Amino acid sequence: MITVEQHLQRILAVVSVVEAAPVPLEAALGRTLREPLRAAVDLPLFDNSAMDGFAVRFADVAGASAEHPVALVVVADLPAGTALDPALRPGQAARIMTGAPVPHAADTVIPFEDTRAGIADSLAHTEVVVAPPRTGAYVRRRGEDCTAGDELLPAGVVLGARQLAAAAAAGVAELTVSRVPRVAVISTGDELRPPGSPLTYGQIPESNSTLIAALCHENGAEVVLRTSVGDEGDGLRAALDEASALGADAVITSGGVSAGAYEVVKNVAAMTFEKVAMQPGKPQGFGAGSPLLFGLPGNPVSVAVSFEVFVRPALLAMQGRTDTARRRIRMPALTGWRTPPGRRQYLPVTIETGGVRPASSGGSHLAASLGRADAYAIVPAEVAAVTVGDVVDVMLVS
Ligand SMILES: Nc1nc2c(c(=O)[nH]1)N[C@H]1C(S)=C(S)[C@@H](COP(=O)(O)OP(=O)(O)OC[C@H]3O[C@@H](n4cnc5c(N)ncnc54)[C@H](O)[C@@H]3O)O[C@H]1N2
Ligand code: MOO
Repeated sequence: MITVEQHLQRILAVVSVVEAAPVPLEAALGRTLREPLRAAVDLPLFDNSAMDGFAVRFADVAGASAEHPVALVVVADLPAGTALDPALRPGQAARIMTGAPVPHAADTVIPFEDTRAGIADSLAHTEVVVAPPRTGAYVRRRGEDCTAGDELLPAGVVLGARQLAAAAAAGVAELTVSRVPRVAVISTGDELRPPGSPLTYGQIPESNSTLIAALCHENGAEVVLRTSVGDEGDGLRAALDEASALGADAVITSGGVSAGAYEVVKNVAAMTFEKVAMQPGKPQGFGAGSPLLFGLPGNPVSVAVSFEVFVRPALLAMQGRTDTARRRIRMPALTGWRTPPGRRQYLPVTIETGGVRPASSGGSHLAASLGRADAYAIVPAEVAAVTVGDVVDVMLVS
C-alpha cells in the first residue's frame, strides 16, 4: 500500500494549468484569478461624508454644546453625486448627504442628530449643539481603503462574492481568470439505474455521478459528459473516446477498480492501479495522460472521500489555485468510534456544539448517511480507536 501523500504527489506532479483569459465580472464568479487584481482608482475616491448632516470647519464648532449652540449659515446643499465644491467662510456650513464629496473648505461633518433642528429647515441655517470629537470626524478619507495600483488580490485565489465586489468597487470591470476545466463523469456497473426509475432485484439507483458532478461544479469545473456504462462490452471505451472528443481535461470514473471478476475500469482504462492506505478509498486508479483519468472506487462514500483527497486538489491546481487544501480544524469527538487498522480513516461527521459526531458507522456504502455530514474526521492509520473527548483533525467541506 502507498500513502495518501504519495498518491496525491503522483497526481499533482502531472497536472498542468489551463489557459487564462480576461472575462467580465459577471462571468468571473467561482473562477480562479490568474493575474493580480489591482485597484484602478483610490478608494474612497475623494474625501466624503460618512453621515447625513453638515460639512463644517472644525474651528467653528469645537466649543458647541446644548448650552452654547453654534449657529451656522448653510450656503450649499450637497447630495451624493454632486460635483460642487463650495467655499465656506467662517461661520458657514454646507448641508451634505452620506457619500457626497466634503468641500475642500470643510474638515469635519456634523450629523443632523447633533444639531438643534436636525434636517428640518436645514437649507438656510443650523445650530450645532454637540461638538465633534475631533477634526475630520465623519469624513471618510480618500485612499484610506486602497490607492490606485494597489494589489487587492493575488493571482491564484478563487473569486467569490466579496472578491468580485472589491474589484467592482475598485473600478475594475474585467479579470483574467482560468478557463473552466472540462470533466467527464462515467459511472460503471450493470446494477445501476437512473435515480427514480423502477428497480428489479439486484439493481440500485445510480448516485455517484450526481455526487461527482455536483462536486465538480462546486470546485469550478464543468461536466461535459455524464454517463453510466455496463461492466462488459464497449461502453466504457466509447465513453472514454467521447470524453476525449469533447476536450475533457479530466475523466472521473467510479467503480470497477477492485479485485472482482468484472472490473471494467481496470480492464479497459489506461490507468495505474494502487492500494492507498486510507478508508474509505483504498483502491485507486490514475492515468497521467490527456485527459487525466481518475479511477475512483464505486462505493459512494469512497467516491466522496477520494474526490476530496485526490480529485479536488487536482482540479484546483489545474485552475491555478495556490491553496488547494481544505481548511482543517481540531475538534473533540462527542462519541467514540472504531477505526480501521493500518489505514488513515476519513469518517463523515456532523459538527455540533463542542465537537464532532459520526454521521455513520463508517461503512463506505452508507450513501444516505453521507447527506448528514458536513466534514470528515481524519484519524491517523496508527490510531486504533477514537474515544469520547479525543481531539481529532476535521476537514471542513461545507
Ligand atoms: N476481494 C476484495 N474485494 C474488495 C476489495 C478488496 O480489496 N478485495 N476492496 C473493497 C473496497 S475497499 C472497495 S472501496 C470496493 C471498490 O470496488 P469497485 O471500485 O470495484 O466498485 P464496484 O464493485 O463497482 O462497486 C462497489 C459498490 O459501490 C456501488 N456502486 C458502484 N457505482 C455506483 C454508482 N454509480 N452509484 C451508486 N452505487 C454505486 C456498487 O453497487 C457496489 O455496491 O471493493 C471492495 N471489494
Ligand atoms: O476502501 Mo473502500 O473505499 O473502504 O470501501
